[in-house]
Amino acid sequence: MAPGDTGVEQPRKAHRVAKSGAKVRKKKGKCAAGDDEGGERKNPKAFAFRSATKAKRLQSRSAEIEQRRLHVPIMDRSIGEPPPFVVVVQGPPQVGKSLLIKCLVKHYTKQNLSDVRGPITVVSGKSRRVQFLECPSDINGMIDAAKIADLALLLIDGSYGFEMDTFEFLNIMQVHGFPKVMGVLTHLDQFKDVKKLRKTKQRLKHRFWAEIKEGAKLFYLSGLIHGKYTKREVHNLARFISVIKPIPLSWRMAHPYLLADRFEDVTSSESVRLNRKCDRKITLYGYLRGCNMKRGTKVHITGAGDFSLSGVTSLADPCPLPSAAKKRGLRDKEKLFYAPMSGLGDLLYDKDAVYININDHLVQFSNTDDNNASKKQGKGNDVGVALVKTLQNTKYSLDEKLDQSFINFFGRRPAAQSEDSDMTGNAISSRQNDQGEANILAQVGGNNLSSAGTLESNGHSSSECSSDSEGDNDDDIQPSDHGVDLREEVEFCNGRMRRKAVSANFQDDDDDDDDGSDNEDDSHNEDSDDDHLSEGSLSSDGSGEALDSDDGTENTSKWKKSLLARTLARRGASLMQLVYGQASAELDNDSGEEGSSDEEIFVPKGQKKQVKNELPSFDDIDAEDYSKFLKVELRDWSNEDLIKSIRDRFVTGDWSKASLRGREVDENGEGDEEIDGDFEDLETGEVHKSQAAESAAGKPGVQKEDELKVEELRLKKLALKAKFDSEYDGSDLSGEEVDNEKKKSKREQPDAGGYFDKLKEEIELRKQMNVSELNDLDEDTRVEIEGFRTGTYVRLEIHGVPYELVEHFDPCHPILVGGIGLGEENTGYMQVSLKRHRWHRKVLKTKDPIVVSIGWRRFQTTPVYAIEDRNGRHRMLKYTPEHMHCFAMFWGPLAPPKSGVLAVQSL
Ligand SMILES: Nc1nc2c(ncn2[C@@H]2O[C@H](COP(=O)(O)OP(=O)(O)OP(=O)(O)O)[C@@H](O)[C@H]2O)c(=O)[nH]1
Repeated sequence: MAPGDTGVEQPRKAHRVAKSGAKVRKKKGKCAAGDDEGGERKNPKAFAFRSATKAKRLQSRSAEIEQRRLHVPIMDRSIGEPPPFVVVVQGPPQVGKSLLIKCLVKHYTKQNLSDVRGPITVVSGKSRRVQFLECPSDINGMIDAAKIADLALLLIDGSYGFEMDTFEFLNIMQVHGFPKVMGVLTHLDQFKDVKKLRKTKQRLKHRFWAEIKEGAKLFYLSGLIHGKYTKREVHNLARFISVIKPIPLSWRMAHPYLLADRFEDVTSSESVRLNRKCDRKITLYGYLRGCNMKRGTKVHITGAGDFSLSGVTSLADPCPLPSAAKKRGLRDKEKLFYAPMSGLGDLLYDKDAVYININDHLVQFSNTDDNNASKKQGKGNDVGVALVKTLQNTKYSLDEKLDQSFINFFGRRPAAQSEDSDMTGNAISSRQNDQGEANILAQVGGNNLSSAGTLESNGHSSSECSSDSEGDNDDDIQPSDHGVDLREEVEFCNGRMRRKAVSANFQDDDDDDDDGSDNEDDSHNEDSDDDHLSEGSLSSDGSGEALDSDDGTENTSKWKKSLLARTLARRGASLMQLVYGQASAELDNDSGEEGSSDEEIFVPKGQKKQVKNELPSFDDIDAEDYSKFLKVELRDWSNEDLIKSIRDRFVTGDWSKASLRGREVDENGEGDEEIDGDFEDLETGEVHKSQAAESAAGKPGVQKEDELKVEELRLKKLALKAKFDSEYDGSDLSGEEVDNEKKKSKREQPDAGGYFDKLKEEIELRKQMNVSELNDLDEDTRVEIEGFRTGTYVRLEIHGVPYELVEHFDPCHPILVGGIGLGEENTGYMQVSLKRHRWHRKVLKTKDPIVVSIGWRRFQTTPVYAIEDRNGRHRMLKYTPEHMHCFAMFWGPLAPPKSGVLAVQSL
């Protein structure tokens, strides 16, 4: 019987909506397109909230999500070049840490590293340096390394699997601020079965993700080729390293710290000899990180204790970033690296010296076979080699030489004479140049001399060694002409160091006479000799006789004439003369001299005036006519006021006035109108009056106001620029418009973005203002106020360090120097919240010593465990609870609240 026959309606099978297939896909596509086109418009009700409560809840939820995403903007206080990015390579023993560092260094620098000891700095890009550090396998080393790592490369032996070292390190990092982490699997070539390899990779990856986070980067180094990891894999790893940005960690941002890449014990050897265990003086070098370090800061050296800094000096960057020239790639020459502990880097910078490492086998420095060596080498003497060899012959230190030298303003005497004149080749030629330059300078010298310390200046082999500057004693000594050695006699006379050049085997009669007169009466000589000096400079214009007559004394001897003639002959090509002509140069000399001769030391006043009144005679008919220029240049130097006005421009004057000079106006009204004339700042439309005009109008205050205005304007411009930089998104909208645009684009939370951006902008503004203010200061004041900036390569000098630090110094163990903040140098009781780690088998017992690591410090202490009861009282516990937090109270150096704490029972 057919079912229909009964007359009873059978329930129909419900329509099954197709969930897959072409139709569904088509339909879905349509829907999606409709949505895109504006599904809301077509059927607005379908997308509207049905319930106000639900709407509110959804809104608040999205707001919450957005708020959680936002962080309080932190001011990035670093100015200038950032310090190198610290990459800590960690892993169990024999996993391939050293090999990986070597391969990476090779990749970046094309240099083979024989030994990995201490931090290795390499330039990895145009604006980036990387510092590799191999993490030691002991707990102390791991703790220290975790505190400075910007990126941790966790090496895992793939053929073996994870080892505890990796997890311990991960846990340490979690406590002390988690930096970026990447895993690297090595020893994968030991898998013979590809399938097994694939499975192991998967397993290890997921384990790694579980420990860090889903998607954490894990690299595979598939094996070795010629004992090195394959280039391709190293290249990929290097690429990843170079794009990672460090995470700003609050502890590190608030404390200055450095990873010492060089360590020197500078204790005097005598005190070490007397007592081997005496406290030592050490110097530590490294890039400053975290925040600026001020001079008085106390520091903690991990493993050694707290010390106050005896000295902080900023040094030249040993591994500078390549210049920001417009180049695309990084040239090979600029691929620098620096690793003094590994014996790399040929230059070592110290406070007052630079050390150059040259392999002994490359160059022979011994003095004996000097000539033979150069012959053997075949090529001519290298400049560097010659320099080093000349250094061997140096008998006097630079300080001594400086003491014995003097500045020669008005003559042809070598600028800084000293002993090491047996320099050869380039050294000498450079010296000659110096002397040539000295000629341009005007002559001031004095009637020096006498002699106490003897200084041989035997090697003035060239014509420069003529010492014609001082009138009386050294005038006729010309060892170059006669092949005679010069001896220099130094004495302290009339309040300054003076030198006398005495030839050992050559005596000049004139010289003798002169010396005799010198010795007779020093005070008399002062005047007369100064006259000679002025003669020296004036005589060049050919008016020697007039000068002689000026003297009016018996000084009109013949030798003087010959001296003048010689001086003239030797005068040679003066740059001044070549450019401006003889007359002009002389006039300049004159004026310069008179400017300086207003110092009573050199010329008696009466005589000076006499000289001044006699203008040089330009009787040389062959000379070109410079009169036109002269007219422009001439000033009335008989005017006392005019002379006074330039008095402070000389060594003996008041230099502090120099800064104010620009603001002062010549009393004569002469002057700088052309230079400091009115002008209009086209950008601002502001008209700047000349200073002279302003002060003439009797408005000294106006100028100050103007300066303030200019400064304000500059700051405003800077702030605007900063704002633009921070907001730049390619559009040329104004600040508010940009804000609006951003608000529109952030549908989820329209207000927070605006506020957030404003906050950021404010911070950037403040930073720019600070920077501009600080940059206006001179270096010392800036350092005093701001401290040494991060990224600076600094040298820290620390006294009273226990000898064990020096004795047991191990370059493979990082030396971390951390600045101690206010209140952190005190000791006291601390209360921390503690939980037994799941790997620690036993519970901890009260008063059992543990090693605690907080902040920069590691120290041993005996904690008392406690738990908070319901009534709020702390009840002491004999043992820590199994799986719960409890309190631990212990004595130790204090750390600020919220610092991460880590405790280990044994090292
Ligand atoms: N077959 C194979 N050998 C490797 C691999 N990685 C490293 N090695 C070898 O493992 C040995 C140890 O390498 P190192 O770089 O000294 O390891 P390390 O971690 O620095 O060792 P420690 O400093 O003693 O902790 C070397 O002989 C390497 O050649 C790898 O992926 N495959």
